[in-house]
Amino acid sequence: MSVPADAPILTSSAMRDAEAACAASGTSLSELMDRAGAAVADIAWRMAAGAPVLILCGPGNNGGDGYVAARLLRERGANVRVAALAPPTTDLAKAARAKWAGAVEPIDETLAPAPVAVDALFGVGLTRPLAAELAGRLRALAVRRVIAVDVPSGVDADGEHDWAPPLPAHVTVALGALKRAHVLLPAAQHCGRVLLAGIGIVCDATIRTLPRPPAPLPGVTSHKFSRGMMLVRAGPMPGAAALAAAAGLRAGAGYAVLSGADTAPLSAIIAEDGDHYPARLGDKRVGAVVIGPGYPAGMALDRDVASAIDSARPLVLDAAAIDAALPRLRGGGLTAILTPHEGEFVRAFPGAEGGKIDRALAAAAETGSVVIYKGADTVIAAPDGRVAAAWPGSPWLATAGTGDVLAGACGAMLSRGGDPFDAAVQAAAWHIARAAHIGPGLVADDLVGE
Ligand SMILES: NC(=O)C1=CN([C@@H]2O[C@H](COP(=O)(O)OP(=O)(O)OC[C@H]3O[C@@H](n4cnc5c(N)ncnc54)[C@H](O)[C@@H]3O)[C@@H](O)[C@H]2O)[C@@H](O)CC1
Ligand SMILES: Nc1ncnc2c1ncn2[C@@H]1O[C@H](COP(=O)(O)OP(=O)(O)O)[C@@H](O)[C@H]1O
Ligand SMILES: [K+]
Repeated sequence: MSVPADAPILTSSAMRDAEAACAASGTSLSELMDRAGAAVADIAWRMAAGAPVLILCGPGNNGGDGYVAARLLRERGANVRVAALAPPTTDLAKAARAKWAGAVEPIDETLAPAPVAVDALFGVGLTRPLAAELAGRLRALAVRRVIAVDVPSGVDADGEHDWAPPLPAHVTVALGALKRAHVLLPAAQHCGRVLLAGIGIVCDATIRTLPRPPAPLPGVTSHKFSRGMMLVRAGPMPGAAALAAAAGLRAGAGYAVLSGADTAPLSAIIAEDGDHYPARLGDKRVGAVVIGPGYPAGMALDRDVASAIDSARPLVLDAAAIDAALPRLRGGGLTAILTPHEGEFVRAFPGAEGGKIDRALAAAAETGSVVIYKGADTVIAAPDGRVAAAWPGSPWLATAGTGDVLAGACGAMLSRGGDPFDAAVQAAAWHIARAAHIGPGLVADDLVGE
């Protein structure tokens, strides 16, 4: 599973607006359909490598893309068949159907499979789940490889409904822009490898897939404090804070202080008595304070979070520290990255509604903070509306302590100064890249190893 980096993600309605704008500026919708069909034909040609291809067409423009692809594949000499659910209903799809000179088979129990199927049944126009009978018939079709046009048919492109597609795709050709279904669970796991076909639609989307920013390199004139000094406040479980501090150094901070812990996993970390915490917060060189890892809710946490807020340092707030800071965050004026997992998010933002992107945006707006809403389909949202969707991440991260490592990496990126959204994106990209590099057997400590 993969998605292109830094790619735009649009809702169905934004996609239609972009399509209309494209048409208004001189590129006809039929030209867009031709480009979409050509992109699909190209991928099907390469994936089939001479094997027969079955194209399944729906009644709308998604089906229209399928008819175009069928014609182009046949022109190239491919062994291609078309089966349709119903006759085309849109003008564009009717025109595309008319140019397909071959037979159109019905999608019924007699339909013979093919090694490669192109799923052009429904795209962004799906308004309800597929009928159970159709879904059953598609599931029974023995195809080895499925190429989905725009989205696997049956999923809600906007990711608001959990409708399952009967034909999970090996490759999905996203048209013009990615849709939310490509990056949010449960739909994303049915999209396989997502390829973006740039069909000429111009969109300057603020919601995008995770970019792959290079790890920040030290400049020739850098010194340990200019690279970022971070302060990690340990609670009753100092191991988690120690992981965060070590992650901070590995992610590029020049200096890491671990407050309230006797020992640290790296000798380079300054582990010191918790009594120095107020004085450390007064050190102007501290570029970020990380608090929350291994620190359960209670008066001590409330006090330490309040001091960190009073210090006006940029903050990374994890776990119970998010709840402790919420009233002050809502007041505005703070620079913070919040790193809730699902349970912490629901507890802190019970009123957030919609899909995961909408909920993350609501939390960011409510707190004026950057929110990294963690999980297999991590979403990073800024109060100004920017979003980076980090699907598919690395499933090797599904192990204890990796969230502490992410908090530490955020501290490192934030401590250098600059935009907290960029810092959060860099930290998430670093976290995923490191996990993917280590792979099988990963434990959180490995992320902060050599
Ligand atoms: N966005 C773009 O710029 C472009 C979009 N194109 C294609 O157009 C697609 C969207 O086309 P449409 O808006 O025509 O929509 P679709 O082709 O996705 O489906 C709409 C049709 O399906 C029917 N329908 C909806 N839910 C159903 C259900 N559960 N069971 C049975 N029938 C159902 C509707 O009544 C309608 O006839 C995109 O996904 C893409 O593939 C391309 O042609 C090229 C350009
Ligand atoms: N299946 C998965 N695929 C990708 N990333 C995952 C998966 N499961 C967890 N993660 C990531 O691992 C980290 C776990 O953080 P968290 O739940 O806070 O764990 P902990 O509290 O043990 O440190 C998060 O960054 C999350 O996005
Ligand atoms: K489709």
